[in-house]
Amino acid sequence: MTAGAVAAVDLGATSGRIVVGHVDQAAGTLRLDHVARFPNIPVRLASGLHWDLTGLYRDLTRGLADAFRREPGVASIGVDSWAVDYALLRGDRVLGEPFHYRDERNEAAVEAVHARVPFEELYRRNGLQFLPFNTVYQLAAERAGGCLGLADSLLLIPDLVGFQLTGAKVAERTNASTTGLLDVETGGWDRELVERLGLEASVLPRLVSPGTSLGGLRPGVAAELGAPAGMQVVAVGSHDTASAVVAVPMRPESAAYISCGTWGLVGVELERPVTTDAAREANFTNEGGVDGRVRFLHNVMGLWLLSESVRWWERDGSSIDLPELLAQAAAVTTAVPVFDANDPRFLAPGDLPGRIAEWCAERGVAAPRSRAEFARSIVESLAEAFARAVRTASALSGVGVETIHIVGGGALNALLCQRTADRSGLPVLAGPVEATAIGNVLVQARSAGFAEGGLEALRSLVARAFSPMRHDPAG
Ligand SMILES: C[C@H](O)[C@H](O)[C@@H](O)C(=O)CO
Repeated sequence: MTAGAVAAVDLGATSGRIVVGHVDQAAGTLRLDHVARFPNIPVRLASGLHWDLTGLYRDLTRGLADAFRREPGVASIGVDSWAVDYALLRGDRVLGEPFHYRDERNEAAVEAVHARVPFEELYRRNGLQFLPFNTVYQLAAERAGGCLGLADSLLLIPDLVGFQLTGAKVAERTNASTTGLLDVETGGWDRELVERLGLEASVLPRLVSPGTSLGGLRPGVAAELGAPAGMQVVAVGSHDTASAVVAVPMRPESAAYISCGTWGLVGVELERPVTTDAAREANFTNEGGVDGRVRFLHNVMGLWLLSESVRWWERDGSSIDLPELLAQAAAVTTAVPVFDANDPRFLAPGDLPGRIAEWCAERGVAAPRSRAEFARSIVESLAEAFARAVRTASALSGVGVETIHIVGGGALNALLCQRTADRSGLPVLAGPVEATAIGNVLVQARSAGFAEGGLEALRSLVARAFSPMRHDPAG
C-alpha cells in the first residue's frame, strides 16, 4: 500500500473549505492541509431563501485549482455538504438556485404529505425523524408551486457539484437517506411512496455507495482547474454528518457521538435500523452511514443558536469576539434559564435572543439579561439537550454508552464539552474538529488504495493522528 493525497470539498451551512488530506496508513499518519475557506451566504430572492450555489461552485473550483497547484499528486476529489436540499435540472440546465431548508415554504407542505401518507407509516417506511425541511416535504411545496413539472432530474447538493465536475448524475446513498424517499430496510428508492406522494420517480438518479467513482473531470473543467488528466471524482459519505461519523475514533458498541456544528447530531452507530414506536415518538432518525451502517441519531439545533444570535447582535455593524463572549459566558455565576433547544421557533433566521426571551416569558422564567448570560443559557440548553439525546439513543438502541465523542467545531467549545460531560455524567472526548473533512479524505483514500479495511481500521488511523481533549464530569 502506498501513501497518497486526495482533495476534500466540504460545504457547510456557513462556510465551505477545500482540504488536501495526506494518508499513509502503514506509517499511521494522516495530515490535513487547509487550502481554501470561503463563506456560504444564503440569499433572499423574491421566491424565498436560497443557497448561492453558483457562487459556491465558483469558490470551490478556485479552491480546487489552488489544491492542484500546491499538491500535483492529488489522486481524487470528494464532495460532502449539508443534507436534504436539492436542485432540479432539465438536461444539463439547473432550474434555479436551490431553496434553503430554513425557507418557510415547507410549513404548509407538511400537512399535505401527511394527508397522503400518515407520519406513522412514513416513519415505518423511511425511518426518518420528523423535520419540516426533509426533502419529502420540500418536494410537496415544490409540487404545489414550483418547477417540478419542468424537471427531468433531481440532484442533492454534493451530487450537483459532482455533476458539474464530471457530467455524471447520481444519488449518493448517505445523503439520499435524508430525503425521506429511501426504503429504510432495502436502501433503495421507495417507488411506491414516491408515486403516492404524486412525485415522478424518473427524476431520481441511480443510487451509488460511498467509495464509488463518478468518473473523470469533464475535459473543460480539468483544463480550467489545472488538474491532471483523468482526475477522478469519488462519492464519499456525501452527507457531511456521514463523513464526520467515519472520523469519530469510537468503539460503536459503547460510545455515542455528537457531530457538533450548525447542528448537533447526537446518536449511536448501529448495524440495523430501529423503527419502533418509541423511536418514532422520540423523533430519532435512521440515516444511512458509510459501509451500510446506520446513523441512529437526533438533530439538536446546535451552534446555530449561538452563531445566529451573534449575527443578530452584529447587525448594527459591530463585531463580537466569540472566544471572548464564551469566556464571559463561562464566568457567569447567576442561574440562567435552560430552554428547549429543539423548539421549532429557533429554526428560522432572525432575532434568536428575542425568541429565547419569549420562550422564557411564556413560562414565567427570568430571561438572560446580558449577552454573556444569553451565551451561557444557550450552552447550558445545548448541553442538556445533548445529554438527554444520548440517554434516549442508548435506551432505544440498547447501546450501553460509556463515552461521548464530540467532533466538529463544537469540539473547540470547551464550556459546551464540559457542561455536556457534567449534565450527562459521562466523559466527553473532544475532537477531531475537522472530522467531516477527515471522513471524506479516508473514504477517498480507501477507494484510491491508500488505505484499507473497515471503519474500525480507518478510525484507528484517526485515533493515532489526533489526540482528543478529555472532559470528565464534575464531582
Ligand atoms: C439539514 C441539516 O443539513 C441536516 O439535518 C444535518 O444533518 C446536517 O447536514 C448538518 O450539517
